[in-house]
Amino acid sequence: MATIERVEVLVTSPGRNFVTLRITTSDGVTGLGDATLNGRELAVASYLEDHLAPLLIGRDPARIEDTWQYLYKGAYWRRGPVTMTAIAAVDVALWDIKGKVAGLPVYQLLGGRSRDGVLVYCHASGTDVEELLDDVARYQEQGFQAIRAQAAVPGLSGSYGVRKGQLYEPAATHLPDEQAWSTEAYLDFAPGYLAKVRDRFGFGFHLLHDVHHRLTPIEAARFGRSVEELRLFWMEDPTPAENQEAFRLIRQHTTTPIATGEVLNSIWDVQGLITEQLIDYVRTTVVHAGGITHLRRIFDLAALYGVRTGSHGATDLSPVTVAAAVHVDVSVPNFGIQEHMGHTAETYEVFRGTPRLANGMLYPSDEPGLGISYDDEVAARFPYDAKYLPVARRLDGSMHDW
Ligand SMILES: O=C(O)C(=O)C[C@H](O)[C@H](O)CO
Repeated sequence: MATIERVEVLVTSPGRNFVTLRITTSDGVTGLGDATLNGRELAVASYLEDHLAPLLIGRDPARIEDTWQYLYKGAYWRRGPVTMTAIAAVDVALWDIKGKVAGLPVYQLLGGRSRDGVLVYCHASGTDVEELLDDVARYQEQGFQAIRAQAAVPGLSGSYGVRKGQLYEPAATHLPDEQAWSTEAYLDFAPGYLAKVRDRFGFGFHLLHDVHHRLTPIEAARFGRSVEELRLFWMEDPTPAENQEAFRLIRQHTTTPIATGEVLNSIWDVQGLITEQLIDYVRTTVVHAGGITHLRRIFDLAALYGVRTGSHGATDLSPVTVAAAVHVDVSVPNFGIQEHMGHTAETYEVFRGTPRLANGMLYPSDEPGLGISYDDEVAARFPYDAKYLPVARRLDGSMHDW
């Protein structure tokens, strides 16, 4: 029997920080897992290096489920982003190894394809409405069938979701950037620019919008109702998701579909949202929700209640997660959509073999395992560079949800 012989935590910053776990077996097979937790990267690196690596050496790499239970139940301290990201990295690396040993892509181990490719949505944004409309046109020309639209709210510094360079990258400063927020200004502005997107481009594509946890339940209900005739694919994170009950109130007032879950980490965090049918799309991801093993459990629960998948896929999710996500997405019966932002050229030099993108769809690799390799030499050129996500303050100076 092969055993786990080496466990390495690799930290690199090719345009942004990524933490990657590499497990090597006594047969020389390697597996990769993403362990990136934006703005708190080194906490997960330490969890892996100091607390999980010693437990993994000598274990059977084929026992994925048992290893998951061993790390989750064995910790005693349950759930939470650091724990669940660390367990996810181990889990995904073991799926990668299993695929390589079997000579099969991971999606074949998950039951094979349920669809040919995976519908993705991209991010259009603008510092004003004209720039946003130009961006939507640009993405349509590239073949995207689903587009998220965000414009900077006039008078507020640094609206979330608005790109500055080529890619949207919110973790851009060495200390958290202080941004301003006014719910009144947002609610007066956002429905109007979303209407302009529909006026200009019609209804022949999916339009999405992210509220980024900014509203109270009743404000979110008002927003959802005000955009009903625009037929959004979803309004994302209308309100902070820790309070699952809040979504009941939103639901009672609007038919605009609701997506949430990118900051949630376990099946327990989304249980009520799913079983009470308070959301339409669950946005938990491979990397932050315990890996392929646990995410499939969440998605299976969601399938029972007519909730579809819509996993997070921003730039802080490494190409290892993108690959793993596409293997899951292509196989589960209740797939909805996958977020896709892409990465910098430097990132793709470190992580090679990203899934193929064509006509707004991602296609998994047919290489054994995940189909991603890690170039140590290139990675060494990009040392860790501490960066934080911004914070939001209301106009009176008090903290708001970012
Ligand atoms: O992609 C999204 O929907 C986001 O909200 C992006 C997040 O702000 C980002 O991933 C935080 O790390």
